[in-house]
Amino acid sequence: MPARVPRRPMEDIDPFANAIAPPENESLQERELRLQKERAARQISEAIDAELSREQAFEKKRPKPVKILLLGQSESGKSTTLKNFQLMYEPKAFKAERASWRAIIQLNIVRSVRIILDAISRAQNIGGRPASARSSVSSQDSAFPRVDSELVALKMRLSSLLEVEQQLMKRLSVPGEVEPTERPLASSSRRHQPRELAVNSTVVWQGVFRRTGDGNGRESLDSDHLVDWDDPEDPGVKLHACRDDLKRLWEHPTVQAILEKQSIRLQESAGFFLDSIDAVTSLRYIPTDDHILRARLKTLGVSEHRMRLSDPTGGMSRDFRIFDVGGTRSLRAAWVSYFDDMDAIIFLAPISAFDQVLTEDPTVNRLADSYKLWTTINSNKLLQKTNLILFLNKIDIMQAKLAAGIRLSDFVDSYGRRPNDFDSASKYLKKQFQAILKQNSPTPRIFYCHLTNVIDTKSTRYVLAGIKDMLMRANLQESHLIL
Ligand SMILES: Nc1nc2c(ncn2[C@@H]2O[C@H](COP(=O)(O)OP(=O)(O)OP(=O)(O)O)[C@@H](O)[C@H]2O)c(=O)[nH]1
Ligand SMILES: [Mg+2]
Repeated sequence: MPARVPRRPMEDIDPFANAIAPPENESLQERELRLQKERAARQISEAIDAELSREQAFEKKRPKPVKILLLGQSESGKSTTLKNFQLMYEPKAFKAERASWRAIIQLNIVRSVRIILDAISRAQNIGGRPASARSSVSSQDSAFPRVDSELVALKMRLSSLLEVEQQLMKRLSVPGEVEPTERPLASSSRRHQPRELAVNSTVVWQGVFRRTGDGNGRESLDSDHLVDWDDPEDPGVKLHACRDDLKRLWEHPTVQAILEKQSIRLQESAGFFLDSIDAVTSLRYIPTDDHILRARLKTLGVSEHRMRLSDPTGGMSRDFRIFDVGGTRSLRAAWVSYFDDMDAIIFLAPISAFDQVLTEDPTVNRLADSYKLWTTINSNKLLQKTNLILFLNKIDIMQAKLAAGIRLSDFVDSYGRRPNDFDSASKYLKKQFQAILKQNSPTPRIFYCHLTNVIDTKSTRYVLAGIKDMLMRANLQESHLIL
């Protein structure tokens, strides 16, 4: 009869010891077998531990990823700059997102239509009042453009497009991902701004329109296969049916007069596609790179994008992490938690906004807000060693505004009697931002500044490649890989 191994008394009181204790009445032979198995398991576990320590040591030796944070007020062009990075360094992923951007562009177009229809309604209200009542509202109302029956009929027909807006908003607004509350449109500047779609993370909303797989277990990258053309809820069909009315509305002289009278400059606003109605409303429309860069989708949270970029000689490559944040005032508190570990901040100041106010606070001029934000970033101690790169952005709109006679000195007193041309204005603004850096930086630092139009891929490509090379070189030096 095989000998029995006695149990230790601890096992009766400690549940864990109990669970791993040898079976009761274990024979010597069974015991030997169990110990052999335990030795083998221990060897495997030790091998795993050794592999983990080797990997950790390797990770420590590897250069740290290069981290870039995009900052600036809402609509300054942060997400558009990120799109340029993606277009340059992750073209395949960028292409795969076309179906999702198609829906955003459709939404952008319908939003512009809504702004026009609202403006016509206001014109109708004023026009419908007796002359005496009108003069009490504004002395200029007598010259208010008259809305004729053709325009009324056009407005009626296009009102049906607002359903498309609802439908798209509902579909793209993933629960928990959208702005929680819609504030009342109290101020005059918000009066012309219907609710904007905003998202927290790019991953979720893009999934809504992505058509996955081609039956072979991989995603097709052929643009035409990215969209589900048989989707009964696809707004493309309705937009296509309305294309002539859309064109008539946008080209209508009375509409142009109404917009001018109400100081609504749609061409300069985010997500403007009314000059591309034929393309956007065509059946089987797939957005071009240019359209994707012009599409407007407000960012709510912070999103991190990883990409691997190679150095100019093609030899080395580095991991890059780019962080895109929401720029609306209420979202800025979240920025600071990303400050301690950044290699560079690209700060975007949309200089064309010198005659505009913040959507979230119409008492604040947008240029003044950019100055203030830039001052805060410059003086922050956590960012002492971070490269600060300034983009004086939206120069295309700035050029158009100055050429149209909008005077910088009417909004920036200190500009005085300087010429109202782009060259003088941009040089002046650049100096202002440089002076802020000099006055507020805790330690002297280089002033990196670019005049940008980030919806122009060609010029932006050049600027971003320069930034990438500079940061990569700094990263290599820090890692002692070059001297
Ligand atoms: N014309 C012109 N449009 C631009 C430029 N840069 C950005 N835009 C447009 O301006 C709009 C706003 O840009 P976004 O990149 O979404 O702005 P953002 O800074 O990410 O804004 P938030 O997410 O609200 O913080 C988009 O429709 C862009 O296409 C530019 O240089 N010129
Ligand atoms: Mg954004």
